[in-house]
Amino acid sequence: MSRTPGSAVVIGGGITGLATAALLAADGWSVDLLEQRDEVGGRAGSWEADGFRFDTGPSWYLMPEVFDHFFAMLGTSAAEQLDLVRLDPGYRVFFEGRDEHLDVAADREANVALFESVQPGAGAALSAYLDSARHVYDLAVQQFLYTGFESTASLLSANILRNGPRLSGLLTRSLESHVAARFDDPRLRQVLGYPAVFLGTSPERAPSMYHLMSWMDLADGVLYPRGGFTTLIAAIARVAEQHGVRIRTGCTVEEIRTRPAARGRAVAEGVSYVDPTGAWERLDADVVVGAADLHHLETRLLPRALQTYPEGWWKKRDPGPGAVLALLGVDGELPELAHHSLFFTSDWRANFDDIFGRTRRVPDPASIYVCRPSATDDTVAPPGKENLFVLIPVPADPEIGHGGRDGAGDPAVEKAVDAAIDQVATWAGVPDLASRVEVRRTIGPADFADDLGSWQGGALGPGHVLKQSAFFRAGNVSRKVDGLFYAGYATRPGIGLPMCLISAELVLKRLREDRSSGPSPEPRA
Ligand SMILES: Cc1cc2nc3c(=O)[nH]c(=O)nc-3n(C[C@H](O)[C@H](O)[C@H](O)COP(=O)(O)OP(=O)(O)OC[C@H]3O[C@@H](n4cnc5c(N)ncnc54)[C@H](O)[C@@H]3O)c2cc1C
Repeated sequence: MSRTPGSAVVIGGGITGLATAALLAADGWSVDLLEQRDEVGGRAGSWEADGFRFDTGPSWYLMPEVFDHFFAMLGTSAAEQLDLVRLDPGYRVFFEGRDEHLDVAADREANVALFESVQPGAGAALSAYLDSARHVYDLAVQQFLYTGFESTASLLSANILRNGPRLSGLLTRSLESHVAARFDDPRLRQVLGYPAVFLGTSPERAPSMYHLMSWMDLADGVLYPRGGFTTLIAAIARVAEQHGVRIRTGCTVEEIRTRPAARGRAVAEGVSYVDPTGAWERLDADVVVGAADLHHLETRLLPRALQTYPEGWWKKRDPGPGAVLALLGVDGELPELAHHSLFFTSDWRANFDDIFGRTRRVPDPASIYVCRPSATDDTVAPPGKENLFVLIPVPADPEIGHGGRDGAGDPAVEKAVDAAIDQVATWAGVPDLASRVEVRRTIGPADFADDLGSWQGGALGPGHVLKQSAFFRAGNVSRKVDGLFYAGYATRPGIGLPMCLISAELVLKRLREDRSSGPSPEPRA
């Protein structure tokens, strides 16, 4: 029987908190959302300076059907809320020591031809690879992503049993060896291994199940919401408010309030928070949804006896990667770069070991990512100038430091950014790039820790190695406090905007006592 809608308070106004608040409100709940910062968006933030407007986090709009489904659940559509553009090329890849780059196209057939042109026979191999990716992707959507694994039935469905032997092979083999068994050319191997980074890990550490990711970038195509990812956040906030959500920014939750229940358990009663004037306030609610960093929620806002995931649990977890980011306003145009450009070092195993291995340090040279949204969108930079977002994956370690304006960040952060600018200048053939930078802001792992409460300053959250995936990942419900739910990147199903939208729906399904394994039925338009 589903729970009768009452009052709910959501902690955190990133995409997850906004999405959960919207879904609950549309289902009849009276919802307050508390966000500690002055604006919503969290990691999907926005920053403006001197006529440039930067997205500070996500830049790849993948799995469009997840967004479509989410908006349909709220009686609207992605098409109605966003101006989505298909990117072609989807992205450009530069390889260390090679003059020519690869442009990955917007459609499958062009990419099959591209692979064939790099390595004879690789076109057919890619076709088979993508068929398999599509099959596993569909299986994941129907059986694994939209379930909190409350019932064993979801794991014992005819569909899963039929695919059992194949799935167990895909779980025990690494993505790296899965790719290496099918493709020889190191560049193609890198293109197929890179999606592991979206999952917060490396091809060597990700199970080959995640080859499904290649369906997204090589066949389904890469979209971009014109106006930037801030328009996605604004759309979800708008729809949430239309459904009655009260969004309060500048409100930091300090405690999840509970009352005792039988057998050492407790029942959620609401939260205590500090409002923008610095005053302590209480908000009562039947249900509390934690949509902030899970480590923060569990270890800071609850007493030890009520923690499902205490410090000891986190000690055995991998925090995923950290990131050094640079937001650069550049004078003149940069046709050398596509909307998305990737720069892969030859020895990227060494890169991944620097980030995830035993002796962690900032990789040098690093494999980096550069987004140039001004290639597609004239609202993000003044005429004749370019907007660059540079992402350098580093270990999740706040000791690497904070960023700052105009080179004023901590030395390790600024050094990594200087090296990345030099790398883009050399590899892409823009020798005067550094001298053309007129706006520069950097962000380091310590900023993720301080501004977002991120565990170990991680950028993405616990990576999708096998023991942090599916039912091994933190669940969406407290095992100690009735009425306390969790959503977001550290919980099921995982990292990335589409996964965060699904985690919001998992909370809704829990409240509805819906144990089905697939997406919820969409209300009729
Ligand atoms: C650099 C970068 C690039 C990325 N690129 C992509 C991409 O291209 N595509 C993609 O799909 N995904 C991408 N991701 C991942 C994606 O951005 C995240 O998975 C997603 O935005 C996480 O959303 P969230 O709401 O769960 O968490 P957050 O965005 O971190 O939101 C949590 C919110 O909780 C608030 N909060 C914390 N503590 C409290 C408290 N005590 N009281 C009140 N509020 C609190 C925080 O201020 C924050 O606003 C990227 C992430 C990063 C960092």
